[in-house]
Amino acid sequence: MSRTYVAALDQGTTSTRCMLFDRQGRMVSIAQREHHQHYPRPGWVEHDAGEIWSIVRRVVPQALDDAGVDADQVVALGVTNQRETCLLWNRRTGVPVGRAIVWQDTRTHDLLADIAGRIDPANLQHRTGLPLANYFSAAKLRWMLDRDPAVAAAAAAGDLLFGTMDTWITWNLSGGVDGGVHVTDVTNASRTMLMNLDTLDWDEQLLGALDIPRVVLPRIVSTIGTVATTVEPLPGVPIGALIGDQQASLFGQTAFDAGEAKCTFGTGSFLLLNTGTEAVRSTHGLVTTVAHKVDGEPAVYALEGSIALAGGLVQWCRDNLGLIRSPAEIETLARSVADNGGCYLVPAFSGLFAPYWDNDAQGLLVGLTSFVTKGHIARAVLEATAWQTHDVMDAMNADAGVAARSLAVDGGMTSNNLLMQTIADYLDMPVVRPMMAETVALGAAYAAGLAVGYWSDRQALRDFWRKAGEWVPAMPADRRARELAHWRHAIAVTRLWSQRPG
Ligand SMILES: Nc1ncnc2c1ncn2[C@@H]1O[C@H](COP(=O)(O)OP(=O)(O)O)[C@@H](O)[C@H]1O
Ligand SMILES: O=P(O)(O)OC[C@H](O)CO
Repeated sequence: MSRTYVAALDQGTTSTRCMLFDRQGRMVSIAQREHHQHYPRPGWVEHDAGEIWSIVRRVVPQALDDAGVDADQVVALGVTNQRETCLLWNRRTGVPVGRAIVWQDTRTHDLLADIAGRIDPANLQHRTGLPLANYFSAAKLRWMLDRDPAVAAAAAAGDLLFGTMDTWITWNLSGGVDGGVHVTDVTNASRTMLMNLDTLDWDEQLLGALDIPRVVLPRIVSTIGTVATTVEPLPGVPIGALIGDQQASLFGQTAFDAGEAKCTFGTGSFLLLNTGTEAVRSTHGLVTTVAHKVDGEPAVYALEGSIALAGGLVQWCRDNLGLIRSPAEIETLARSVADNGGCYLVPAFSGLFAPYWDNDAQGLLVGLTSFVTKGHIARAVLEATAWQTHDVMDAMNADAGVAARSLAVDGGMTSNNLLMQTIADYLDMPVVRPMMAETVALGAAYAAGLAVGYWSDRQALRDFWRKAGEWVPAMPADRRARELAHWRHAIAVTRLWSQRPG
C-alpha cells in the first residue's frame, strides 16, 4: 500500500504555502509563493484575491510534485489563513468585487464612531469577544457596502458572497461557480465581529445594527470535520479542517488543553492562551476568540493578545528605510551595538492593538540624539516586539489570575536569537521553540488528519513535539525595570500624539 499524507494550505499575510505531512507529523514538502501587497493610500492595505487563488492553484500541485506524491495519496486537506482579511465576490462569475481589505487596514477609522452610535461597544464586546477596532472584518464589510450603492443592492439581492480567506479558498477548491461550498469555521467567524461567542452563529442584533444582509454571509461550521471535497487543483480530497492561522499554531504547538499557550511571531505577533470550554471575557485588553471546535463537541476558547506589527516592522526597515537587505540582517545590525542607546520605537502603524486598542495611534521613534546609529534603531525595532509581548503577557496573567511559567514560540521571527533572548529577558521567563517552526500549517494538518482518522488521538500528536531551542532570562532586575519604565513612557507619548489637533 502506498504511503499517505495530509496536506495543509497556509494562506498568510505575505505568502501562501502548501505543505505535506506524513503520519509522524514530519513535513515532507513545501511550496510557497508571495503575493503582492497593495497600499493605495496611507493606512490602506489590500490583497488581490484572484492572485491568491491562482497561487493556491500553483503551490498545491508543486508540493505534491516535489515529494513525488499522487493526489490519491493525500487523505485530507486543512486550510488555514490570515484571519480578518475579507472580500465580496460575485456568486455567478466568481469575480471579486475590488481587492480584499487586509486585517492591518485602517480605512474604516471614521466608520467606527458611526458603529459605536448603532451599538454600544460594551455590548458588542460582550457578544463577540472583540473591542470595536479597524482590525476585525465587520467594519471592512460595512465599508464595502457603503462605498457603492450598486454593491449594497447586489449584496442584499443575494448576488454577492462575503468571506474571509478560508471561505474564498474553500469555495474555489470545492467547485467555485459550479457548486462551491460557502462556509467559514468558528475560529474565523469569531474574528468578524459578527458572530455571537455563545451561540456560535451570526448575531441577529449585530447584523441589524450594522445593516449587514445575512444572505451574503457563509454558513459557520466546526473547525474539525469534513466540510467539502476538493474539485481543483487537487481533485477528490476531503477538506477536513478550516482554522484561523493563530488558532492553527496553538493547535500545532499541541496546546490542546486549558492553560496551554503559545506566541507566534510573523508579520504581527499573537499570544493565545487556551481557556477550555469557557469563553473568558478579558478585563485587561485581550480578545476572546474560539480556539477550535470538533464537530459535535463544545467549542474550545482562547484569550488572545494581538500585536499588529512585529516582523512587519523588520520588513518595513528593509523595504521603506533600506536599513537592511534581509530580515536576518536586523540581528547583525542590532548586535553591532551594546544596547538601544536610549532609543524606543512604538510601531503603532495600524493603531495600537492589545492591550491598548487605540485606533488613533501612529508610530513613534523617541530618544534620538547625535549618538544614535542605525544599530540602536535596529535594537529598538527588536525591543518593540519584545515589549509588546511583555505587555500582552502581563494582561494574560492578570486575566488568567496566574503567572505563566514559560512561553512556547514559533513563526518566522523566532530564527532571531537576539530577539528570543530579549523576550526571555523582558518577560523574565524561559522561551522555548519547537523543532517544527511551521506550526500554523502543522496545526491545520493535525486538525484535518484528526477529522478523517489519519491520527486516532491527540496524544500521538503531543509525542511529536520536540524542543529545538530554549532561552533563559539573564537580565538584572533593575535594568529590566528601568527599560520597562522607558517603554511605558514611550507608549504614553504615543497616546498623547493620538490626541493631536486634527
Ligand atoms: N531573522 C529575522 N529577524 C527578524 N525578523 C525576521 C527574521 N526572519 C524573518 N523575520 C520576519 O518574520 C516575518 C515572516 O514570518 P512568517 O511566520 O512567515 O510570517 P507571516 O505568516 O505573517 O507571513 C516577516 O515579517 C519577517 O520580517
Ligand atoms: O498571516 P499572519 O501570520 O501574518 O497572521 C495574521 C493574523 O491572522 C491576523 O489576525
